[in-house]
Formats: sequence, C-alpha cells, structure tokens
Amino acid sequence: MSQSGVYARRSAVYLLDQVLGEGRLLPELIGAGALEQLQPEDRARAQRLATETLRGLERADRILQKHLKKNPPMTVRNVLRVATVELCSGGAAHGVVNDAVELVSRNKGTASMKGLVNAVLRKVAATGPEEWKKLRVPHLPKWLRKPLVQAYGPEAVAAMEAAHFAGAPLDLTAKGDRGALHRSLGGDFLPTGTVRLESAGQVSTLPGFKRGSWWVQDAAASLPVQVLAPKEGEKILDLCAAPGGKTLQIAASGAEVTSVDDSELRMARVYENLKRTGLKSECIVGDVMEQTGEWDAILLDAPCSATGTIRRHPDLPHAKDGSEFGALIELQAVMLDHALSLLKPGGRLVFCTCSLLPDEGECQVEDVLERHEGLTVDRDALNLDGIDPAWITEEGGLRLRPDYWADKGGMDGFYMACLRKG
Ligand SMILES: C[S@@+](CC[C@H](N)C(=O)[O-])C[C@H]1O[C@@H](n2cnc3c(N)ncnc32)[C@H](O)[C@@H]1O
Repeated sequence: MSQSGVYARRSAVYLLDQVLGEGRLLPELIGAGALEQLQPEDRARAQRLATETLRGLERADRILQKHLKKNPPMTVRNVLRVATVELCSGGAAHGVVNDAVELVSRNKGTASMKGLVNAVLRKVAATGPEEWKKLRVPHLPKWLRKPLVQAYGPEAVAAMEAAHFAGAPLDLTAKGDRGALHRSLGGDFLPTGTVRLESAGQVSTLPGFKRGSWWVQDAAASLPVQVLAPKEGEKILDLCAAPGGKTLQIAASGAEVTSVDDSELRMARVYENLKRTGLKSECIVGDVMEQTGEWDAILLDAPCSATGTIRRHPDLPHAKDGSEFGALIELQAVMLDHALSLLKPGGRLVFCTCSLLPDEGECQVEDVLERHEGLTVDRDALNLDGIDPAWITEEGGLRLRPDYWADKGGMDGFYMACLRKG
C-alpha cells in the first residue's frame, strides 16, 4: 500500500467533511493551508479526488445506499464516497479498498467500522462501475434548481447540470497576440479569442507561464473587459479586482488602471499576477464604498453567489444553501450606485457577476436604470466577435450559461451589461 495514496485520500476526506459538514468552500480551505502538509503531487490528487467526489456525490450516494442499512458517521461516509467515485471511474479495486480500510482503522472513533467499509466497497467494486453509467446526471440542490427552472425552464437547467457534471477545460487569455499563443500551445481557438486546452497538466509548467505571456481565465470571464473596451491612456477603475484576471486585461490594453479589493489576501494574488506578466496597475486594498475620484470607465465585478462557476467549483451547491444571497443582492445595488457616482458624464460602467441568478444580473440592471435618470444601456458594446445574438437579453445585457458552447466544452455562467452615464 502506498502511504502517498493514503495521505491524499485522507486529505480528500477531510475536505469533504469540511464542505459537507461545515459548509466551507474548497478554495477557502485550500487557501487556509488544508493541503500544505502534502507533497505537490498528493496535493493535486487530494484536490482532484474531493472535486470529483462532489461532482458525482449524488451517484455515489445512490450506489452506496443499497449496501448500507443505516448511515455511518460523516467521515466514514466520506471515505466510502471517495472510494466509490474512484472505483466507478476506473480506480484499481485493490488499492482503493485497502486505503479506505486503512483510513478508518487509523482513527479510534471509526476503527470498528473497517469490516463494514471493506464489505461495502468490495460490493461496489463488483457492480458499481456498471451502475454508475446508468444513473442520472446529478441534480442541483432544490434551493438553487427551483429559481433556475423558473428563469430558464427545466430543459435548460438539465443541460446546465450536464455541463456542471462534465467539468471545465483550461482557458487562457493572451497578454498580446492571441494567434501566437494558440500556435505555441495548440488546443482550440474560441470565437471570443480565448485559447482552450483540454488536458493541460500542471499550469505552471506550460510554455509562456513564467514569462507571463498568458493567464488562466474562463472564456466567459474574459468578456466583461472586452465589453468595456479599454483604450490606451484612459483612466479606468477596476472595482472588486482580485485575483486580477480582469485587471490584467485592462492593463494589457494600455489603459491606466486602478484596482480595488477589500481582501488583502486576495489582493496578494493581483500583485503576483502583475509581477509575472510585467503589467502595471495601482492597487488599493479598500472598500468599494470608500473610493472617490472621476473615471473614464469603471468595471464592477461585484461579489455574488458565484453560481455560474459550479463546473469548476462543485463544492458550492453542497456548501451553501442560498441564505446569504439576499444580502449580496442588496450589496450589489449599493455598489452599483456608488460606482456610478465615480463615473464622469458620458463615461461607461460594465457591471458583471459570475452568477446564474437573474436577481444578480438582469434585475440589477433593470432596477438601476429606474433609479438613475439619464442612465442607458449601451447595446453596441456587445458587438463583439463570437457573441451569439441569442445571448443578449431584453434590457440589453449579455447572459452567458454553462450549457452554451456545449460542443466546445461549455463556459462559466456570467452576466454583464455596459451602462452609459448621461
Ligand atoms: C467576483 S470576485 C472578483 C474577481 C476579479 N474581478 C477578477 O477578475 O479576478 C469579487 C471580489 O470582490 C471583493 N469584495 C467583496 N466586497 C468588497 C467590498 N466591499 N469592497 C471591495 N472589494 C470587495 C472580494 O474580495 C472578491 O475578490
């Protein structure tokens, strides 16, 4: 038995205990050092195991429930879930089952269950892989499925769930020539200018990473700055900027950008990204509501439910229950009003959120237009390469969904609109 396998699996189980038991998010746990004691290879493996288990949780539970008379304690359940997902996705039964038994044996509180774990997983190894293929695509939890069905209909939501289950490829934004980036790395060249790689391995070892010729950014997330269309010499304010993908795009255009974020920890990522790419931005760690001045253009990438990023973050629907979203929606409206007060007359503001909920997108724009006389939506700003006119909404925003471009590997859910101050 490999100790390295046990370490990675034990850490994956710890991550699941925290997400499913404590409602914590994986990036938060990993950022706080949950995997720091592992070697880089095991760290990547633990993260992959936890992510894949969360993505396939519904299927794993359906398979396990047939072999369990009653639910074991959370940690044992999570050991069984990780092992079931591994067994059903081609993991070698001997190693997976032995490591799972070893994991429960090591803990005094669960050691008495090693016989149960062994027996259940042997059954799963025998019949699970065939059952797995026949089970339905995992559904979103009810608290999220319901509003999405209301907004988009059941078929669209089923297509989104299929996109969530499929996961996300690696998307890159070029600092300079997109064609040259595509020629050097291969992959797909998406109609909106993103280079997409199917299986990239370790990002930091890809050509051009150290030179800062590109950065990782989902195709959908690269569009708000394209809609803003920054020009050389313009004074642009990037509000809620960390970790900085959009700051880099604005800086690469030659505009003079100031980036604001109230998280010092997340702002450290902006500094790192600026250093690696050799791009420049003035960085302010502070609250959006305390900013002053007059700007040619503003990007407000407001804090939101992040429900558009579930392909990449399958922990989100399991860790959250929607109870925080009302406060976020109110905060977005207050931030929008303040951001507009910082815009010079005739200036433009792009409002965006990585959310699938219309309350955090279409409705915000409808409401802000009512609150501010003379404010208009600039529909022309959406005339960009690769934008399907069907994605443009009634009020003049751009609604992106994970089920769009299904044949190309999907995209994150996003909403954006370009507002013009009268
Ligand atoms: C969606 S993320 C921004 C992503 C970023 N624009 C990018 O492209 O990489 C939202 C950010 O808002 C920041 N934030 C939340 N409330 C804030 C506030 N009151 N003032 C400033 N930043 C805030 C969070 O720290 C978080 O980094």
